[in-house]
Amino acid sequence: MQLAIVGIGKLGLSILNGVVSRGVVEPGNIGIIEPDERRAGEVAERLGVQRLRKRDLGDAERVLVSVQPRTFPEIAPWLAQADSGYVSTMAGVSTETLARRLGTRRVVRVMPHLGATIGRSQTAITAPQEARDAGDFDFARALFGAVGDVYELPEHLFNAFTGLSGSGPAYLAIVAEALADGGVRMGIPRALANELAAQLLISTGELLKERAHFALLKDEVTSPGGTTIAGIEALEAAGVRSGLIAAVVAATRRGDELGRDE
Ligand SMILES: NC(=O)C1=CN([C@@H]2O[C@H](COP(=O)(O)OP(=O)(O)OC[C@H]3O[C@@H](n4cnc5c(N)ncnc54)[C@H](O)[C@@H]3O)[C@@H](O)[C@H]2O)C=CC1
Ligand SMILES: O=C(O)[C@@H]1CCC=N1
Repeated sequence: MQLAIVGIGKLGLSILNGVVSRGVVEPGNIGIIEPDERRAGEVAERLGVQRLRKRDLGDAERVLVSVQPRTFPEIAPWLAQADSGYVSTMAGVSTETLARRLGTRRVVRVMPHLGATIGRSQTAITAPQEARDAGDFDFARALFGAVGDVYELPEHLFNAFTGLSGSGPAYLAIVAEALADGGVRMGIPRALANELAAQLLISTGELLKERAHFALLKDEVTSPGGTTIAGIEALEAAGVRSGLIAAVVAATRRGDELGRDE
């Protein structure tokens, strides 16, 4: 078996869906370990992947670990029996901690986001030399390359990447929800307001990629004495800009905390 995925939660399923739908690894070559019986059964049946028992993990060439960081110390002893390469999505958990708890330096640390479901994640990746020599790094790069863009990143920036990008869909969901609420507040029906807010994020993202600086787009939209500058004034008064900066800082620091491994 080419790949075992341990933890088919929100992210594990997102990656699995992306990998299977893009044909990166054949479903018959993928095994899953997930204690939620109903979820595991439904996923295995729908995608044609195998359900594994812990003792089957040794058959896997590579293991993707996508459990919560707090679960890792408890399951590391049986994960370590696999004698394979490991790829971890766990926020805050360093390659040093992975290597120590798994008893091998064949470890790759990645940080994707839920865009993996639709092949549009941005994923950070790093690994020690041993994982590169064993082909684990290239395997992980191909895996996440199939579900979006991959950025090789020095490990000291991983928690910042997590704070901006890994957590980012949640911030933008709040922005979209709040914009839609504003539309509803001013009389637009909910369904239309939601659709407008979601489409706005997509269109704006595409436009931003074409601008040398984000402020250029803001200036293009903002007419002298017009509507947009009135909206921007209200945004600045509410501290939205510093609020978003503070969100990335707080999430980065939380990543540092999650990574403290006694
Ligand atoms: N949700 C997200 O957008 C992102 C999450 N991450 C990271 O990915 C990891 C997973 O996150 P989520 O999928 O959101 O969490 P989740 O809580 O949805 O999924 C964790 C899964 O692990 C399973 N699990 C618990 N104990 C287990 C065990 N002993 N053996 C096997 N599976 C076990 C749970 O039943 C659950 O399905 C976390 O470490 C998180 O930091 C990273 C980037 C984005
Ligand atoms: O909230 C979390 O801790 C995880 C890591 C990035 C996104 N979700």
